[in-house]
Amino acid sequence: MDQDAMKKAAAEAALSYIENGMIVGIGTGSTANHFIDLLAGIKARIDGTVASSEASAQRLRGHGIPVLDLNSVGQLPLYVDGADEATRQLYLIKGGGGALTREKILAGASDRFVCVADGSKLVNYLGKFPLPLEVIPMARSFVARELVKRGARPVLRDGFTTDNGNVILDVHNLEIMEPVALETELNMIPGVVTVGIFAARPADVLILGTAEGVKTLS
Ligand SMILES: O=C[C@H](O)[C@H](O)[C@H](O)COP(=O)(O)O
Repeated sequence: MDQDAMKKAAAEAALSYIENGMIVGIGTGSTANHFIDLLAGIKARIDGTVASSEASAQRLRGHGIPVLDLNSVGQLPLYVDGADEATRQLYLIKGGGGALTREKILAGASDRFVCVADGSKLVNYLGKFPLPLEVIPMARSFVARELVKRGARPVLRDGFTTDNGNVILDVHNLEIMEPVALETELNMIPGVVTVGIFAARPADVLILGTAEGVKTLS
């Protein structure tokens, strides 16, 4: 089974968390895209979705699935999204696709966050994957200097602008031994909009597609 098939298997397993009449939060990326495509097959069962990116909104609408404004729907019962890294404690790194801010909003506004990924995303410690930070453009250099002071190596994601009009710094060489503490610390640097560590609000369920089948951690 190749990596894409493992992503699809994890996305398919997440369908079992859907209940009739739900409004479902939808993530961004290749695994979330599998989930969107599978959701199309049962779209009559749900009352709509809230999307974490323009790209996901477009894909959902392409399937004729309604996309609603978070402000008009309140708390979401379920949010399904991928991750770049995940630990057994269900701490995540997200933002490889640059959608981390809206993803963190939806995770925060959801009762249950189901993370779907292929097995290669499971790690003992976060941080091998460069940590994405969404940053206000005028603060780019300042935030980068603050990160260098902490021994990290920030790299501007060249030519990329987020759905919110900001830039992404991909931060290498960060030791993430205490994910909640580091998420909080980096969030406090002026100009940082969102840190790609999802630890203060981790996933509730992690579904991994592996060569031995689908594994669920919670
Ligand atoms: O900004 C993007 C998201 O955080 C994605 O969920 C993450 O990058 C994982 O993407 P993929 O499912 O394509 O591996």
